[in-house]
Amino acid sequence: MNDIRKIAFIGAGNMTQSIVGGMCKSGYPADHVFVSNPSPEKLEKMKSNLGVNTSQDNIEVIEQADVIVLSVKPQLMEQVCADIKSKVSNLADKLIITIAAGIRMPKYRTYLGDDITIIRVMPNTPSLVGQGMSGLVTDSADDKDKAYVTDVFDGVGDTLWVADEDQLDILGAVAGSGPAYFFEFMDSLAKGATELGFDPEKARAMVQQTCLGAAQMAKESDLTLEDLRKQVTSKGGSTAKGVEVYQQRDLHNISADAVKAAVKRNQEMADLF
Ligand SMILES: NC(=O)C1=CN([C@@H]2O[C@H](COP(=O)(O)OP(=O)(O)OC[C@H]3O[C@@H](n4cnc5c(N)ncnc54)[C@H](O)[C@@H]3O)[C@@H](O)[C@H]2O)C=CC1
Ligand SMILES: O=C(O)[C@@H]1CCC=N1
Repeated sequence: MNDIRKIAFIGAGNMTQSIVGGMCKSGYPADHVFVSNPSPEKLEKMKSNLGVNTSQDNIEVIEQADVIVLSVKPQLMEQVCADIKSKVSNLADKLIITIAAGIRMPKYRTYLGDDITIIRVMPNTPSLVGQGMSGLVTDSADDKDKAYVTDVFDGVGDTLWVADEDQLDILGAVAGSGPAYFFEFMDSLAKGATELGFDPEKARAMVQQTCLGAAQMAKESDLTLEDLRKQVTSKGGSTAKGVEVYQQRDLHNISADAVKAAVKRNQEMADLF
């Protein structure tokens, strides 16, 4: 990547740690990364592990950066933006990225000014290991800003530009929340094995490699997911019996309902915050 800008993350929580950890691993210069958080513990960890610049003062990091990444909980966004707006005069000169779920771009204009350039990104925590999936949408960024943000998030995984914020809500409900669904599923598979007497550590090792292998295979294959499943499911064999249980309990509907519930919450958060 040749467009390296000074980038300030507001909030040093789980998602910032994943993105910044992944960025530094992928070669983004740590001296161009700034992170702020009210409490010092997470900052100290990031400073000593990654060498990034840190401060307990949001305004101090914003003043040093060309790009601001808003990475606080949606509930705190209005308050955090109000403070920034009252203290930073040249916000229109900086590129604003927000990773918060739900809150829509017009709302940020009421918080930060009509003239801001903003890109919404919906990342996920596997960004930490370079395997993130980030959705992006903008109503105001030019091609140069879009290319910069695409490069940053391509550095920590895959990126997907979507047409509008409704699409981003769906992407967030699948890719943003998805790691949680998979950890839940992996945990349940491992517990299925340990309940039958399998060693818990070995169960985890077997589950994680199976999921990784299946995902890698899906990624590299031209076959449909249904055909990949059929390849494993020998007629009259053991897999057929296992798959039958998922189908009887209607895994498809369970997952569809989970996605709908998460989308609904994204829409609620758009109204609330
Ligand atoms: N965790 C995830 O998997 C994903 C999270 N997101 C979004 O990322 C955002 C952050 O989420 P997490 O990192 O999970 O939350 P988190 O709670 O782990 O981190 C938020 C951080 O903001 C800090 N903070 C609180 N008040 C602040 C203030 N006034 N100024 C600066 N920092 C302040 C907190 O101390 C905390 O460290 C949320 O808006 C969420 O919707 C988006 C995609 C995935
Ligand atoms: O749970 C949340 O609201 C955020 C958005 C996607 C993942 N975590």
